[in-house]
Amino acid sequence: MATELKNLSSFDHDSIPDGKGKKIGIVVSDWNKNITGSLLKGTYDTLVKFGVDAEDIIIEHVPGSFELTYGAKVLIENTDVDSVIILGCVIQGETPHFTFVCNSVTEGTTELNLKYNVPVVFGLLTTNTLDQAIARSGGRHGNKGDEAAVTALKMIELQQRYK
Ligand SMILES: Nc1c(NC[C@H](O)[C@H](O)[C@H](O)CO)[nH]c(=O)[nH]c1=O
Ligand SMILES: CC(=O)[C@@H](O)COP(=O)(O)O
Repeated sequence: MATELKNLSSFDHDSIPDGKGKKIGIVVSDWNKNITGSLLKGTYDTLVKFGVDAEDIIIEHVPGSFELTYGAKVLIENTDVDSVIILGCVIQGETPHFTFVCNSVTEGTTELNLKYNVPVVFGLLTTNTLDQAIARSGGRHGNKGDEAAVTALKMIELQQRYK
């Protein structure tokens, strides 16, 4: 796998735009809370590390990953966030439910990005095992939450360059 060859949290720090004055929404799923809590910490800490003020970060929890896109829509339509980051962890079970949840969040995130002029960042882990999720939420492959935070700052910079 591509991720096997890299750490999700290794960045060229000089290439990360300044987060000062940027307003970020984070919608996080409570399913697999031990994993999503680590994703949230990685996202929050990375945003603050690159200059986002704590008071400019809105955090909302939803029951499961299926609800992430609705949560993002609520923040986009009711706040002045510059970007929304969705965080969740979907782990394959015995049935095809995994596929339906993952596809819904993927397609819903794309739909939000195309409908609104607010970058929505896809911070969803879709793993076969708990171990793979642990490895990507602060483990041996870094933290997808860190990656999502950096992505949000880069997409805001792109969006604002063309305003
Ligand atoms: N199995 C996982 C779920 N399932 C719950 C759905 O996301 C949703 O909340 C439910 O179908 C009600 O609408 N959610 C995850 O985030 N991760 C899973 O592994
Ligand atoms: C992704 C899911 O919804 C999954 O964890 C549920 O497990 P199962 O497919 O065994 O019902």
